[in-house]
Amino acid sequence: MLSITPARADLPESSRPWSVAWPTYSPVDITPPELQADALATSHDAWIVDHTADPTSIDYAERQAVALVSYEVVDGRPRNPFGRTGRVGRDLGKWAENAAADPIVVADTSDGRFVLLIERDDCHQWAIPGGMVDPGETAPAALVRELREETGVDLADVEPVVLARTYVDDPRNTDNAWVCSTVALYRTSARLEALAGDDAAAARWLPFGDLAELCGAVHRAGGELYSAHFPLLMSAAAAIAAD
Ligand SMILES: O=P(O)(O)OC[C@H]1O[C@@H](O)[C@H](O)[C@@H]1O
Repeated sequence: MLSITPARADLPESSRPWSVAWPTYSPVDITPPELQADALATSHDAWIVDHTADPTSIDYAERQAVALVSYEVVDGRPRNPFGRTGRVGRDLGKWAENAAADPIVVADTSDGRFVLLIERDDCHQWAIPGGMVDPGETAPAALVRELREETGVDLADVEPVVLARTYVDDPRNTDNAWVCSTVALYRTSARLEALAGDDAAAARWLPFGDLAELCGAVHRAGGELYSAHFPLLMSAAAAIAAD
């Protein structure tokens, strides 16, 4: 379950890099009950890829070879490529990189420019209708599938522009498990009918003249934007402005 701000140890920005020695660093373990060792042994949840609570029991070479953002493994533990997080343990399906796909769909209509967002059903913040790439699935396939599952919008025949393959500052990230995403921009000329599904509580087209307008619209609707997606939406706005 994704809470908005999971606990974490105090983390001065200067102590974030792994290269900075910090002998007293004591990160908070955010592993939820369903990912504790005893639960993993009997769990059949499809999103749980690694059925081990021990990050040192995995050979990461194959994962490192296909990682979206490269990372090191030190003493058998994968290290978050963006440094310390103040958190350890795992609240994601895999140790090390968890590859996601984030389709940003922007409609230019006579009423203005809109972006298609969903309300996540765990933290109830408004987010890009993205999700994790399934085992054996490609990122392009995951972009289409997640969009279809969460909004009912099918853009399988539209070629998106890949904006980034990047780290996502997801609140579930820890020192040893984190999210990176393939972020792609789809442009349409109409607000296609959107129907929330899967882990989306709602799906809605919101004004996207710029990020400030989008934040204002979300706040007026009594909601909050999923902050990890700010940089992703900003890259979409920049790509559109440069077009
Ligand atoms: O929606 P789930 O599958 O929980 O997690 C994937 C999403 O969480 C974010 O970090 C990613 O950018 C993606 O949108």
